[in-house]
Amino acid sequence: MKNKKPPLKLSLPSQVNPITSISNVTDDDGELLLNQKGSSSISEDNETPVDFQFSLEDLETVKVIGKGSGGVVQLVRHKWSGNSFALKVVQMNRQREEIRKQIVQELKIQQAVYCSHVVLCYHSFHCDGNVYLVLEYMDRGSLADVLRQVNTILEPYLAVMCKQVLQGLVYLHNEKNVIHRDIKPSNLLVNRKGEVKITDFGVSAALVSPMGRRDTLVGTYCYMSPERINGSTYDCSSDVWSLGLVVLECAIGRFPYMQSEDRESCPGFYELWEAIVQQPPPIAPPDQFSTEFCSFVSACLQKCPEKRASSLELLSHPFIKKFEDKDIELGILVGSLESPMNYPR
Ligand SMILES: Nc1ncnc2c1ncn2[C@@H]1O[C@H](COP(=O)(O)OP(=O)(O)OP(=O)(O)O)[C@@H](O)[C@H]1O
Repeated sequence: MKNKKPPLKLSLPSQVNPITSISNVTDDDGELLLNQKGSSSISEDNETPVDFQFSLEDLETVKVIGKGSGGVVQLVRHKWSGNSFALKVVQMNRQREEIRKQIVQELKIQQAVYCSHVVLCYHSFHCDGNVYLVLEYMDRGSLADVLRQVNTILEPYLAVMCKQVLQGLVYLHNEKNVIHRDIKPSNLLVNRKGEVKITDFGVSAALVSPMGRRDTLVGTYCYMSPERINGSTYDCSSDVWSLGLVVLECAIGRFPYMQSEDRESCPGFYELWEAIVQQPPPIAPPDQFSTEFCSFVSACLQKCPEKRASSLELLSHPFIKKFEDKDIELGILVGSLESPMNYPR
């Protein structure tokens, strides 16, 4: 796994309408993260900060491709190179302090990350009260978009998909000491090459030590582990629980804690809390799925975090190994689907 972020190779003309006034955003430690001219990417190995020097004027909007709780995501084209990017726009001036902190956290983590299974953040800047993130464009949207079209995903494809997500998680957990905290279908992006990448570090947290634990309740509660939804301390194994729920959802065609196949309606908080904390964890029905798959799901969906397998252990789980030399082309499945831009959400 590579761990150096490649420079964005763009041949740029001199800046059009350069932005001159600086408006800094700092995190809790007072560290400068970005300004209106562009951000400085400060890598952990103290490489020279890279200032890409391109601004909003260099990008033209092609289409809005998604909306999240924090803002809008657009497909944009870089005017001078023709490269496509996903531009995530977050309105800062309307945000509460707590959201602003999340955004700053997202920027800080994304720019220190380079892994082929994590969506690359090339650049970020602050302009007219908005924060802009220039992200690697994933042309088949999210796993949530895929599920809207196929409803269920067969085991061989799931194994290939899971392996890539686990590689991203191993990188975040073991190399970056980061808990993602919001693993869910809409945060796993896919492209036509069949690559799957983790995105959206809006609620991620950099841990102080590899054994560090968090005790805040943030993130989408549907995929939260029992210890998180209970407000207890949690660690990287909490992402493994979320992955287990996502994988099971892909296999059975519905969110595991709901009987209905309507993915748009999330159960209420207390109903879900009761199910996650008080009930036994969901399992893959053994009469419908392989022993390896059922075992993989159970290794993730252990209510006791200590009993859950780690992302690294899961990479060599028999379910992942079973399809490794079978040449399963996720790109064929994903490439056969409608582009999410043509498919109603
Ligand atoms: N880099 C990207 N490439 C292609 N599509 C993207 C990219 N980033 C986001 N999207 C699309 O935009 C949608 C919205 O993304 P965003 O991260 O803003 O919110 P979300 O994760 O769906 O929801 P929430 O913000 O509530 O957690 C995604 O579901 C995905 O379909």
